[in-house]
Amino acid sequence: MRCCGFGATNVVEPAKVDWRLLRHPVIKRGTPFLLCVLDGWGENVEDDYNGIYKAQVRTIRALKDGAPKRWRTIRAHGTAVGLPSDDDMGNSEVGHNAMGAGKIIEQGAGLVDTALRSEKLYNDKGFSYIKEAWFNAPGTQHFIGLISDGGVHSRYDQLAELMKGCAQRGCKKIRVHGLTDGRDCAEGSSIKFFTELEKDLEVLCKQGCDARVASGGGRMYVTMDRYEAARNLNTSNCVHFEEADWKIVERGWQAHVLGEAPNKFTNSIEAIETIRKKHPETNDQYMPPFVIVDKNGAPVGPIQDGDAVVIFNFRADRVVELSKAFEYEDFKKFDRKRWPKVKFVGMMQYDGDLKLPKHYLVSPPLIERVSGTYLVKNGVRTFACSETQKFGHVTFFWNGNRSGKLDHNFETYQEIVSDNCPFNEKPKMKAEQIAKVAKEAILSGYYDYIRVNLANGDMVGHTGDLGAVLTACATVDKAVKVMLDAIEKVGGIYMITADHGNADDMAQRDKKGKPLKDTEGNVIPLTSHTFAPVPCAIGGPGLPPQVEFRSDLPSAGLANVTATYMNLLGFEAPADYEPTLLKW
Ligand SMILES: O=C(O)[C@H](O)COP(=O)(O)O
Ligand SMILES: [Mn+2]
Ligand SMILES: [Mn+2]
Repeated sequence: MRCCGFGATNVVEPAKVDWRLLRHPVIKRGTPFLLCVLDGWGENVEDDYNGIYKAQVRTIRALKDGAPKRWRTIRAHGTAVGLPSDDDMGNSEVGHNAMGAGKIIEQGAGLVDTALRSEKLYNDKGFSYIKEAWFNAPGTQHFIGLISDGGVHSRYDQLAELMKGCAQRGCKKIRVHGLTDGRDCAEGSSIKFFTELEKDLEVLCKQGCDARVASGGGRMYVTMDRYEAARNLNTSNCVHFEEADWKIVERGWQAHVLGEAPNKFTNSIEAIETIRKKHPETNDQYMPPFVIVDKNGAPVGPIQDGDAVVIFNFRADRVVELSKAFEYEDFKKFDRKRWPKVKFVGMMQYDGDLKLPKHYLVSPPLIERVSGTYLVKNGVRTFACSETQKFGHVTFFWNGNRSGKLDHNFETYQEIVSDNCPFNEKPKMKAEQIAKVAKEAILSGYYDYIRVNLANGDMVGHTGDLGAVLTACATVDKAVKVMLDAIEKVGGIYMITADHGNADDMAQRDKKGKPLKDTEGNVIPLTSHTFAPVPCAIGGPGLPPQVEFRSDLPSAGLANVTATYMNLLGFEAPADYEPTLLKW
């Protein structure tokens, strides 16, 4: 069976790997072990805008207060997770990659930086492929992606550099289809980024390249859907995604490709300002689609046969669906009306199993010998579960961007289908259901290793709604209690940690840390991740009493988690993994 997913995979393991793991000297193999990732759950200043602190999460708090030597924080951002610098906040992709792989891997953002800096990008096959389009009419070069400095899915400075590089190499016509962010950066910052974009395009125009914004919209409403919902995977050797909110992608197709949207303007600044004024209920994340038109009302940049198209996002999960719409002849998710024959290229290859897209500008990170492969090869029976929004996190990202199971005989993957609404409307999300199936898996006595992700802190955190975040965090706390009680019952071991911060700070702040206020005196919400380190707690009746955190790794990061949980599963970790956090 073919496996479908998102992100680049198809990693060929090195030929001669000794997959055998030595037994841990004091921790017994076969003790049921729970690893719970609290998505978007940082350890941050305890004030009124720390949603976790305000929610009074008693169970999780008790892990810290009750066993200080078995609780610590770890770094979850910047160079600790393979991002270019410590000015980069963490995110789910890089966090789960690090925890699954036990190593710090240079991630997409850095790989693109290097390829641009060295100009290797311009000498590779992907770039030659798009270049072929420029010298025959119409020959327009289109760029589609997220316009911000978030550094999670894309970075505007990379697009600016790339556009410059294209113009210098003979490109005469550029059209940008830009998505407003407000999720990996401040809400309302779209104006700033599009102003910068319009200025850069003007410079290109002066240099003889006709460069303009052609369409746009908010990332959560236009184009960037993610994770097609999966079915239960118990019986299949395949992470299988079936239903997504294709309406989001269809709106993008209509605006970017067909040049159709209810909102038409003559430039992007006018578009964003007018839409935000006319629809005060909207924001950068959910901005309706718009199209830029000329003085006759005709769209300035629909995508035509013979054009070249680059998606400039490096992260895969939210551009796989659009890539399918461009690349697949047989495509039934929505009516494309017109399917232009274009030279289509991703910033990276987003799915290595699907070879999607076929052409790309930069090779994706190579993530070899992940913990999951070692563990299944040593007979560890694994149960991985989350809800749709984070299901790929505990499977695909965890396994080094591999779409399928590592070993059908040793793994069960279960997805709980997420609600389809802004998550401040249903902040409990599916935490209770995840806890219930995890509890069953723990009590079953069948599984050695139960791995879950609770999405609430992150998904509700991104809405900027502090009230909803309180419910989200309290729900997570209850879910953790259900699972810890089950671990207690079976004499097991647990590790509770997180992938990056989010709910731990719900206010934008000045340099001194004081919350910023709008003109009406309301605190301006923070919708993005935070730079906070994340908690890591271990315990459970199965953990020998002398085991605790060592104190000689104060700046350890998420990649150190891997050797640690391999120990908790009763094994020594591979020698080249980042060191364990434990002493015994
Ligand atoms: O895609 C998203 O929702 C955000 O850009 C990042 O959130 P995540 O890294 O937690 O998925
Ligand atoms: Mn996350
Ligand atoms: Mn997030």
